[in-house]
Amino acid sequence: MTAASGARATSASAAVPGSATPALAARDVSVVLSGRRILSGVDLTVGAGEVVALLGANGSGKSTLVKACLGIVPLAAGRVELFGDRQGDAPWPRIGYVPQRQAAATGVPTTALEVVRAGALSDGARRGLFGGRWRRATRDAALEALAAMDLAHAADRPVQELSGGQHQRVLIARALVRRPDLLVLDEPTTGIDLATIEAFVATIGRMRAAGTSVLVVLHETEAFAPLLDRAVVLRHGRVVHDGQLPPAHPGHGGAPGHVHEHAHPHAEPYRAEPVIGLSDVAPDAMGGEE
Ligand SMILES: Nc1ncnc2c1ncn2[C@@H]1O[C@H](COP(=O)(O)OP(=O)(O)OP(=O)(O)O)[C@@H](O)[C@H]1O
Repeated sequence: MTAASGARATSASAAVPGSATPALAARDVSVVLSGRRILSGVDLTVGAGEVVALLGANGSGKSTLVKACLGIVPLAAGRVELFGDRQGDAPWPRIGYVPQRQAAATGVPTTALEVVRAGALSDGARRGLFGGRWRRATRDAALEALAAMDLAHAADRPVQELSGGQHQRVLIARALVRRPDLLVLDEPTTGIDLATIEAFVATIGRMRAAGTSVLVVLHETEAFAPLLDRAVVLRHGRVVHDGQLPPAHPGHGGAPGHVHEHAHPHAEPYRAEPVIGLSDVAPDAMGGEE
């Protein structure tokens, strides 16, 4: 495989667009953290080969929903299936996850290549590679994934020395190198320069063409818009829209695809009809990185 082209296009287990089993199906999910209800009765589906954006104001519950889907935070109610399996039995090697803005450094001296390579270990084993072949394959795949994120030059640099945006790119590369069937990205482009975002979006496009399903949390949708099959909008922990990418609210000066929600102090009751109030300017997600 090439990390840039991603995805195990030839794998029998790859998601098949239009196949009946969604990559991710969350039903009636509620989450309570520290005694606070964060999510209420949320349904979320990512069909095989679909690219779905998860949108909403700061604090609307996007990251919590992603973590609930992946089993990182517990469900108070509801059910999540990944590739048709209950969450606890999910085939984790088929899933790549880029958490929201986390440092790639662990405190242990580690190079960028080592961090990315860690993401490839299970894939190498799954492909039946051992010994020298396994070491070469994981190293080559990790180098390709770093190159896809324009970081080949930093492969042997300690991650502690990298900038925040470079950390983010290392973590994206770590997710890509797994050749995931489901890629879950939580605001992946925050702090990354535009050229790298464009290369990243092109990579995601190739992965989708090869059958990868994608759930991506976004504040700024413009770069991803051509790839998006659907957008799901959260407000106060509930789904208020599930369908086509909503247009930017006119009159607020946002660029097309610049979607952001007001965090209203008083939650409106849930309605099945889209009740999105798209407005205002998202936090600057495009800040320079280095
Ligand atoms: N561990 C926790 N304990 C208590 N409350 C939490 C916890 N984690 C998140 N929250 C709260 O849950 C709400 C939703 O947070 P979440 O991070 O999911 O929102 P978000 O939509 O991803 O926001 P952002 O766009 O700012 O990342 C927030 O009010 C947050 O303070």
